Amino acid sequence: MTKIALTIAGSDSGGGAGVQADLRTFAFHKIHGTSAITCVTAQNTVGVTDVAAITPKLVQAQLAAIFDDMSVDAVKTGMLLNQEIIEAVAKFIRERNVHPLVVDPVMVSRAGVQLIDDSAVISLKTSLLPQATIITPNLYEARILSNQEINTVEEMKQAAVTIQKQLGVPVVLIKGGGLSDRYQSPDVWFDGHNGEILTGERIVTKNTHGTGCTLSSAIAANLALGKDLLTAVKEAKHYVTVALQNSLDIGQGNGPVGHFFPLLL
Ligand SMILES: Nc1ncnc2c1ncn2[C@@H]1O[C@H](COP(=O)(O)OP(=O)(O)OP(=O)(O)O)[C@@H](O)[C@H]1O
Ligand SMILES: Cc1ncc(COP(=O)(O)O)c(N)n1
Repeated sequence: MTKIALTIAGSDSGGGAGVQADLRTFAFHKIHGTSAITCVTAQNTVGVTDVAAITPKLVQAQLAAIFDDMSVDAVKTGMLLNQEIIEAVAKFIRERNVHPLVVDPVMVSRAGVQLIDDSAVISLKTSLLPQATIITPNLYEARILSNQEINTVEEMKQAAVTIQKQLGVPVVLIKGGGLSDRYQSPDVWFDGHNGEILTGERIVTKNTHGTGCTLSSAIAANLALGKDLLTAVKEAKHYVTVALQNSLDIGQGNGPVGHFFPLLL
């Protein structure tokens, strides 16, 4: 049976992150990808120059069109832009009991660019994150969610515990791509009982655009395939590492990771 995954996220005109990265990741995992687009960004490898929201009504209509017709095996959320869209998505997820749900709480890109409105952070915390199966903040987002400084793996561990307990999310995975470690890119897992450091070789490349989107959509893809959560995360991290090894030197800034390495036909 063909498995189906859904991304609820923004469009990246440059094709490196957002819905474009998510659909490629689903396809790599041999999963049919569906999408509910929340906003359109004018973006390239250098940055975001403009953004426009899709109306919450149209976001909900996309979700209804998908769920009224298909059986969705796993869902991820990415850039949700504003409070109204977050509330509309959270309401749909609550009413339809949507799961498993991977929430990438996209607020700030690794380059430090703010990707959602200030008022949206509160809605994200109170309406959406508590419904997630797992959340995957980067270092900036984990700082905002835990209200603490994070510069080391030890501080990542403390922040993961704080976020898990305060928000009541089953599992928190803090991504360490933004750490200043030359050899490793560790992510920290905390599930309320066990903490784990997921180690990974650091790939030296400037072409890291889309790593966060790719990780969360690969986790959703692995969940759709029926893998348990920790296995889904470990395999997704490995996928991102190999995609970074095969990243594309496109554009003048940070190019995208390579989602389709070696494509054997
Ligand atoms: N240079 C790297 N080498 C190896 N793994 C990396 C590297 N950079 C990021 N990662 C991994 O990529 C995943 C995404 O982490 P990252 O911290 O980059 O998220 P993000 O900030 O949301 O991503 P983005 O750069 O797309 O905004 C994590 O598993 C992280 O460990
Ligand atoms: C439309 C959109 N969604 C998400 C991100 C963050 O991307 P990432 O954290 O993977 O670089 C982005 N730059 N653009």
